[in-house]
Amino acid sequence: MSARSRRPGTANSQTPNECVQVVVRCRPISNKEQSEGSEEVVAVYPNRGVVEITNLTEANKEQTKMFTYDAAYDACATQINLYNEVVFPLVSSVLDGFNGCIFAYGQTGTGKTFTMEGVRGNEDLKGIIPRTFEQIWLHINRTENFQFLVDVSYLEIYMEELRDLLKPNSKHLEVRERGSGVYVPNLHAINCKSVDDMLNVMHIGNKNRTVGFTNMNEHSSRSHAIFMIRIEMCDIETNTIKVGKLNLIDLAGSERQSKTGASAERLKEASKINLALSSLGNVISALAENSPHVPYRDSKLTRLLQDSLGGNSKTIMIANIGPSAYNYNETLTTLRYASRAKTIQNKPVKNEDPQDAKLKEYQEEIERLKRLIAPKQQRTEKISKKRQRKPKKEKVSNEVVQLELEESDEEPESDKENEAEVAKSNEELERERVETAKLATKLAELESQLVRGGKNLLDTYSERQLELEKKLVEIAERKKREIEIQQQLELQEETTLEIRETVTSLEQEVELKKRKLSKCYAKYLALQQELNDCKYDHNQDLRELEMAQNELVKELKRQLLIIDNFVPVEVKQRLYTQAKYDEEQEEWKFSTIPMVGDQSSLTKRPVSHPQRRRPISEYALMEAKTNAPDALRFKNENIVSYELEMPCRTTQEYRSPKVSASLQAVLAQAMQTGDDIDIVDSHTNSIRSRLENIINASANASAALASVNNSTITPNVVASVPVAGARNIKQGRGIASPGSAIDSNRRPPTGRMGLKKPASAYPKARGLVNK
Ligand SMILES: Nc1ncnc2c1ncn2[C@@H]1O[C@H](COP(=O)(O)OP(=O)(O)OP(=O)(O)O)[C@@H](O)[C@H]1O
Repeated sequence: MSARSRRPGTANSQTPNECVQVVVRCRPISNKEQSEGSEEVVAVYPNRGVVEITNLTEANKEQTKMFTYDAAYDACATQINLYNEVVFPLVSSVLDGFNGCIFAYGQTGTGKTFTMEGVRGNEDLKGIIPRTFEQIWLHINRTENFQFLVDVSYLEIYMEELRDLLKPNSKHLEVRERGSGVYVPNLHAINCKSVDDMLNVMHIGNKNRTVGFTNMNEHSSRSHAIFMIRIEMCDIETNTIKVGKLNLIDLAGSERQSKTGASAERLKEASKINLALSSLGNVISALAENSPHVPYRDSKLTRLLQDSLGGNSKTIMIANIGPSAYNYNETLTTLRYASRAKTIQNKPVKNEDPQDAKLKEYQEEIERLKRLIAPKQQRTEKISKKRQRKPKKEKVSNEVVQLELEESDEEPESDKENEAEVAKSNEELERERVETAKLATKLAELESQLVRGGKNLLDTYSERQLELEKKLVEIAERKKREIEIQQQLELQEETTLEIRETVTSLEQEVELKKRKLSKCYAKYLALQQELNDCKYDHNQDLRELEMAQNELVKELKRQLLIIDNFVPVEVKQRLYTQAKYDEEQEEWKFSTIPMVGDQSSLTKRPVSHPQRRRPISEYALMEAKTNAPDALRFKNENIVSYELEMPCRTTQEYRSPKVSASLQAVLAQAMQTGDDIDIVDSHTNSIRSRLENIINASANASAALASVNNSTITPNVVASVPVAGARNIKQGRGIASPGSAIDSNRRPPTGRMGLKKPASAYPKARGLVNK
């Protein structure tokens, strides 16, 4: 509300822009609607200025729509409340010299005429127009030292034609524009001097208004009716003039042919009504959107409302609606237009000392007439006074003539002449009398048109009534302020709610971010741990690699040492050239020696002499001649074919334990029979006897063996030899050939089983010695 322009109410010559005041009034559900079982879809909240409309048919759409206005009135609202709260301040402004406009807008049958005119003869149901008359005349009667001139006109726009409702047979009317605003030339205006005068004019006009029957309204207005009141006010003391103009408009209702059942003439009327209303809607939209072009010229109605919408006027729009679900769409359209109209800004300016003020003209004319009449009246009065003093007619006339002649400074010539003169002057006197009477009537007429304020105050209202009225206005003002405060409060609540929502969402965001943060921190810790682990692993790997590298370097050095010391230079060269590193398999490879049939390679390689040996070193030749065991290598040309020398030995030769012959025999026996044997040292005799038995048995068995040729023995003997404690000896760590257990001269198997035994002797010639 604060952001919007000032609402109308208080009059001020320096008035800033003002928004059109929009009021919604919802009528009660009609008997017809009730009997048809139509539901109520409109909810009005007068203390908040809110109207809600619910769509019962479309389930998927947003169910309830809410609109906020300057004021909202439900079915219970009384005519007087609406007037006091909404219209009274505007009429006060008009009485202060502003232009005002009140128009009722809405679908047919929603109560526009009821609101504007009310019910005739019912004091409580009087509408805005008659109440306005009362307010105006109450004001005039109260205002002292002021002269008022009140004129009213009444016209209708029927089928896009202007009609004078006070002079139905008048010629064609047009809307014109001039500096002070739009006007209708030749429109008949009736001067009013009281409420009754105005009421009479209204009733005369209403009689001439076009009304017809439709399915929606028994007395449907088929035209837009505009009741114009012009009040000119003159301050007698300062002689300043103000003019207030008030337009009270009862628009025809928008209607649907399907609902009104209009046909023929009614249908034509309806199309014109709808056309004018749609152009009014366009004007409202254009003004609401601050469009550079406002289509006022689209219809007579919008042209006449030009000052009221976006011009020099204080305006109230009363949007009339019905509560029935049957008219949901029309009601929604009205509410939307009303909502848009709220944003229209007007520029009301007080009409002070206007050029076209009739009151000034009248005052001047009265003055002129007064000036004319005054001397004549004086003369006639004088003569009549003198005539009254003379009893006889002739004498009187003679005397009068004499007096007149005296006054005119003319000298009497003769009696006859005198008589003629007297007759003439009598005629002139009579003429003058008539003229004066005429002027006096005119003056009286003019004076009667001007109403002097502050005359009939006590006749009209008692002191208590005035007090009551004041209180009513005060209450209305307070209610208005209450609505404004309520709306401001709601606005603030909304803002608070929004802020709260934002705060809640921010809190939620913070909470969410906190959770995310803690998650991220946990992740960070885990990653840090992982990183540390990785670092540790990496360092470990690095160390291992370093160690491996050191080993490899060592090995390389060793091998290079070997190569340097043991491989002839040319061979070394050849090896170097032949050796290629295979990237894929990551190993060194020797390029294959070209085969005999490989001609391409043969051409490249130098051909050796078939009979001749390859040249070798002198030392090699010398060594080859000796028979020393380590000179063998020089006897063969190709050193590559030699096995590599094994590293020096770090273990000792296995020496089998000394076993007595008898034990050996026992073991052999056991091997053959597969029996377990027990050897107990403490019982030497029994062992001995048993051994003897075994030896005998062995002898027998050898004999038997000899007889059984090729018989395979699969020994599976576990000998428990209690010599060095109880120990099981498993045979040969695998399957051994017979007799392997007793082959004590052989070296025990090692990890290098596949390798050939290294040469026991080292080439001392190169400086290598046994460790
Ligand atoms: N607030 C109200 N309280 C009681 N009755 C109402 C109210 N408003 C309207 N009505 C009744 O509704 C009927 C239609 O009202 P009215 O003729 O004023 O409608 P309208 O909008 O002027 O229609 P149209 O546009 O066709 O002229 C009338 O009988 C009137 O008495």
